[in-house]
Amino acid sequence: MDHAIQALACAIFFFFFLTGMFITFWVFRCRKPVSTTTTTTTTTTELSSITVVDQIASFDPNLEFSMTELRVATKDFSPEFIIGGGSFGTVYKANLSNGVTVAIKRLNPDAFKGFREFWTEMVTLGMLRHPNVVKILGYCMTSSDRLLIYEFFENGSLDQLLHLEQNQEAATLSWGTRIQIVKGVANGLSFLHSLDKPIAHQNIKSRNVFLDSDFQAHITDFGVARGIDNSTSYASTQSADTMGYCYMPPEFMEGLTSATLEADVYSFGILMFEIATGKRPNLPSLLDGKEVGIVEWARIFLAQDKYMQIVDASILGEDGLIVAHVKEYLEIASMCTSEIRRERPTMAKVLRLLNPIPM
Ligand SMILES: Nc1ncnc2c1ncn2[C@@H]1O[C@H](COP(=O)(O)OP(=O)(O)OP(=O)(O)O)[C@@H](O)[C@H]1O
Repeated sequence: MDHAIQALACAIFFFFFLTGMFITFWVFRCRKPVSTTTTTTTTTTELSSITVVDQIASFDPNLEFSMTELRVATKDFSPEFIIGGGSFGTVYKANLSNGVTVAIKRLNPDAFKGFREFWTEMVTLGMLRHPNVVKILGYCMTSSDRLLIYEFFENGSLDQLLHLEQNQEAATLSWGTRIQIVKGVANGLSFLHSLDKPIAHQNIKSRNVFLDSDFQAHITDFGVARGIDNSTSYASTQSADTMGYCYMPPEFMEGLTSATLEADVYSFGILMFEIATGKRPNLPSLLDGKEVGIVEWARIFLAQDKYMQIVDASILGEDGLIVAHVKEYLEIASMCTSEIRRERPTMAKVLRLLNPIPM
């Protein structure tokens, strides 16, 4: 056998092994047959050079759905049900027949990268349950489609709420709500980082934080998440290339590409600055005629004790906005964005530091 055939055989074996392990895990976890209707059709399909057997599964024992139902609920994925799109596909909002509203991510069928994201998201997220981590309800894989089904969040992404388009009516997030969101993300990340095999999310940004009807934060998008080897404190797999540039720690720009928990802490610090200032971290700020990044910009004001000058002008003057709390908040963000990786606090410590700041 030449190398190509051996590689293909390995890929097929690995695929079925993973699928078997995954389904077995869920069957045992739920202690009753998961509503996993694994429909094995006689047709198999070549998808991204790996053979795929049609299947559909629900990770929630109380929620069953079929491909037909998803098609009916979205009028065969009609554009009127589209609520967004990302680099890996299109997102639809669908009301299922049992009254549950879900978000369906339909992955672009042509991208091989999308196939890897699909599995990583499904395998990682399918096993996690935490109030600040998005719940994946199931998946669907057919010859032509790969769908991920999530709980639906009424208030969309944090990015959409923080950075309203010019023609949108301002529905400003109060300082208290911003603190609640920051604590929620910190709680979710701290959970991921403290697992027996810690998970580095690797893509923390405001677009990957969703808000439910109570403005509770839910971390999404685990497509590039990596398990961290406790003995080395980083993942051997490279993944830095997918991280949003402006959320990326300096060590990644200097060549390190392994996933680390400290990189998540840095991205979280940038997110904290973004939430407090309302500034897009990818847009430089002008300071004395010079363009500077969000961290440098904030640090200059911090060094002069001008805390309130950093805060989003739309919430200045709010009753709950107290200088001492703003100072504490910005100091935590500053610690998280330390240039030196080892000096950044753990997410568990961040959570402890955030605790005294009232919502
Ligand atoms: N579970 C959900 N509930 C409500 N809206 C959602 C949900 N999932 C996605 N959306 C909407 O779809 C948009 C696109 O989401 P998606 O996660 O695919 O892309 P993205 O994260 O914005 O981009 P990328 O994947 O390229 O980083 C979101 O901004 C949001 O408006």
